[in-house]
Amino acid sequence: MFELENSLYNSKENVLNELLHNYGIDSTELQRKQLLGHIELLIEINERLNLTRITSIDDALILHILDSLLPLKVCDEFISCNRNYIDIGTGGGFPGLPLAIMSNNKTLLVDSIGKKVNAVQSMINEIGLEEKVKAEKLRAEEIPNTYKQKFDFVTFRAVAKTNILLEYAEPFLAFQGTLIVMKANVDEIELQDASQAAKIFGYENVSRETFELPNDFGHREILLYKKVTKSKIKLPRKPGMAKTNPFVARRA
Ligand SMILES: C[S@@+](CC[C@H](N)C(=O)[O-])C[C@H]1O[C@@H](n2cnc3c(N)ncnc32)[C@H](O)[C@@H]1O
Repeated sequence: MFELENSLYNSKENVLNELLHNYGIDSTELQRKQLLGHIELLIEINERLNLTRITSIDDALILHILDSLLPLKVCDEFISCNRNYIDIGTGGGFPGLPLAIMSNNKTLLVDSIGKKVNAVQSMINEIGLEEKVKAEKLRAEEIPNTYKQKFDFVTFRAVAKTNILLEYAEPFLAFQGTLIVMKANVDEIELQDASQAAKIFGYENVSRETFELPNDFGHREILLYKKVTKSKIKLPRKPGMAKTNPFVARRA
């Protein structure tokens, strides 16, 4: 049982409950306590280590918790299954830690920056989630053999353009696994590049859903892709190549 002295729980539990309820996201008391525990620890650690620019609790409820949980609205399988999930470029644990709290998936949170990962692992321990969630320093392009084709779900929030994320995710995804891309805005060029990349790397486009966050906090898009066949190109390429030399032709 989660024992963290959680003062936020007393002051914000109702606000969070209503916020999630308004978006049709059901949560238990324990889940709300854990979600708020994450924010409380994040803001405390952020005084020493720069993990987020969002320092107001009310803003964090929307921009970190609600935003992180939007995939639950578009991917029913995520919550109904007990699978392997990885969040790549997790930063302060978003969206991976809130999504782990709301599901039974065995979760791995990775980032290329070690001090962020250490901070996230300390939050996982403090909240008492170490049985199902682990944080690890890992650069997407340096996937160890043990993680190849292991994951049923891969998420990215605010990490790179979608064509690059399709390339990063491919070696991690199991056959029929789902890539969940979370974005503030996606323009037509990004979508066209992503479509081309999806064909090369063996994905099927599943869906594109849009959301408006409350209080004019902005537009959000969630793109889903399913891994359906082998990539035409052997991945991963050398670190940095996906960004500096993407497969999709650049325009003048
Ligand atoms: C803008 S932050 C977003 C953090 C978090 N996903 C969020 O939405 O709050 C991007 C994060 O991706 C990480 N990152 C960037 N490229 C990466 C790569 N190739 N492999 C692993 N992590 C990466 C960075 O270190 C950084 O923490």
